[in-house]
Amino acid sequence: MRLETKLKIASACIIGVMSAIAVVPHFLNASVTDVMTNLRTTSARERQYAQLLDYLLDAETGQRGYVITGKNEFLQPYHSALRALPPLLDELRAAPAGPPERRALQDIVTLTNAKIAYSTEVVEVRAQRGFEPAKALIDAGRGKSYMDQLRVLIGGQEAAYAQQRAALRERLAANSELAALISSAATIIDVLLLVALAVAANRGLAKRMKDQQAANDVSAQLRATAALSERRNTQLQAGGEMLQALELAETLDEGAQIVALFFGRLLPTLSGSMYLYRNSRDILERQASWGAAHDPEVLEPLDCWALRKGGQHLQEDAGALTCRHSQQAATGQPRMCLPLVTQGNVIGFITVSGADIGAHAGAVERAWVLQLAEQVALALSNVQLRASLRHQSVIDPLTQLYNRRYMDETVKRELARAGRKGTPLALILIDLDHFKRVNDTFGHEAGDMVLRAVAHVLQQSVRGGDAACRFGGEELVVVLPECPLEHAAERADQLRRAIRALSLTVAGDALSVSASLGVAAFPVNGPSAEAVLQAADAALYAAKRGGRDRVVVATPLEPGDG
Ligand SMILES: Nc1nc2c(ncn2[C@@H]2O[C@H](COP(=O)(O)OP(=O)(O)OP(=O)(O)O)[C@@H](O)[C@H]2O)c(=O)[nH]1
Repeated sequence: MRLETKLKIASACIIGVMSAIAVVPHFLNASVTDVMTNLRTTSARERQYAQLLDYLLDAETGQRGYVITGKNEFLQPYHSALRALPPLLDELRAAPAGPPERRALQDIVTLTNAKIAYSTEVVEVRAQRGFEPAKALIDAGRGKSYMDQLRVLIGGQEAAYAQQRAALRERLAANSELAALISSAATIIDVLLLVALAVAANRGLAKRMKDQQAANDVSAQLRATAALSERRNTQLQAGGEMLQALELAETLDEGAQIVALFFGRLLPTLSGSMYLYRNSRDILERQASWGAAHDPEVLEPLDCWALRKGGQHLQEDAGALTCRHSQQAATGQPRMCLPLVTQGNVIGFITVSGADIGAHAGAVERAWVLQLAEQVALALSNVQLRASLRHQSVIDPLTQLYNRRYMDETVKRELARAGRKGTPLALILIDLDHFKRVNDTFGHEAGDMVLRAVAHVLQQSVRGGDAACRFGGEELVVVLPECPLEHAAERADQLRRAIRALSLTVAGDALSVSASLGVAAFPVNGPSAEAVLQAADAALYAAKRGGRDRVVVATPLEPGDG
């Protein structure tokens, strides 16, 4: 049964009982009034019978006093009684309680009349004939006989009314008891019903509050889930954008910038940094930071427990193992470090800190960071792979200078730009002197070593925008954008001197190296890459012919040449 139904039934019962309580006194009052009326009537009748007897006795007394004394004043109560008796008898006869009283009253009236007649006779005899005849009449006992019978009859009626009065009193007492009983019972029932009603209402209220609380909880959970789902969608979208951007990154530096940018959006409540191993793999460098991170710039692999364990490491409280780099950052908040692993190879790690990754509530956030770390590791490893492939495709493995293909592309590109901008572009062609002799004397490996040493000189000497390339064999080229012929000549001589200054030894034997250099420039030595290269090559040839270890600058074309 539903609570509302129970409450309605209980309320109806209470109203019923209350109504009964309200009606019962009415009936009880009517009954009591009836009893009281009866009592009053009964008492009045009793008094009337007593009065009747009193009048008869008064008449008897007056009559006797007169007989004895002969004095008229003794007859006063006698006459009063004789006057009062008829109306009293009429009253008594007017309302008999029933047939027995009616019959008794007939006898009483008859006897009273007989007694009055007898007394009148005695009084008359005394008045007319004197004391003795009157005394003889009294002694005959007729008057006494009447009185005795009247006493019995009147006493009987008085006793009957006394009995009736006692019965009425008992009824009155019984009615009162009944009223008290009903009232007590009704009160108890009412109290019980009220208690039941209160308990039911209380239970109902508690249940309703519980239901309401449960509904509130469900609603809050739904809201939280909806918010989480919305946030996840945004994060997944941003995560997708980040991976797309990482796909386009050409270098690890670019990749790191992308990670820093997107992690700030993907983990808005967390701060953190991304570290990657240096090529030497002895040190990790901070490549990206987001939020309010204060992580150190470089650290060693042993500074991070995640790197030591090869798995994620969570520092929630003071009892947890604390990474050394985390002690330096000292955020005082939960921190998680995750190695960036791709194909079983750890390329670095990510460290994040913030209240949101702590304890149970942070499980979802930690899972999300873990997922991001896995994706970032894979994407960065692709960036590394692409960068490495790209490096391999443009870098000469022996000298680590750009290769011929890169040089061709660079010269073509820079020449087009120089043509557009009206700026010069210089080329320095370098050929080692008597290199065959080095190979022949010290071996091919020594020749390689010399090539690497000279390449190193070039790498150290060129400016940011310049490109040092291996043209082929022992021939090297430096491409100098926006460099006029005269400056290139100066740079070439610096290079020559630096190469000459190399002190190399092979198996303890000193090895002197020199180079011949030819310098040409766009547009003074030709309108195209081929023309400028040819001019530089011709200048180099001239340097060789001129005795080597020298710089020859191509002669600028005269107007009309070429
Ligand atoms: N070790 C080594 N030798 C190379 C490499 N590429 C080219 N050579 C050698 O460089 C030498 C070039 O010799 P040549 O062209 O005769 O010129 P050169 O001996 O330097 O004489 P000049 O140029 O006239 O001063 C050859 O013996 C090539 O084998 C290389 O990658 N390593």
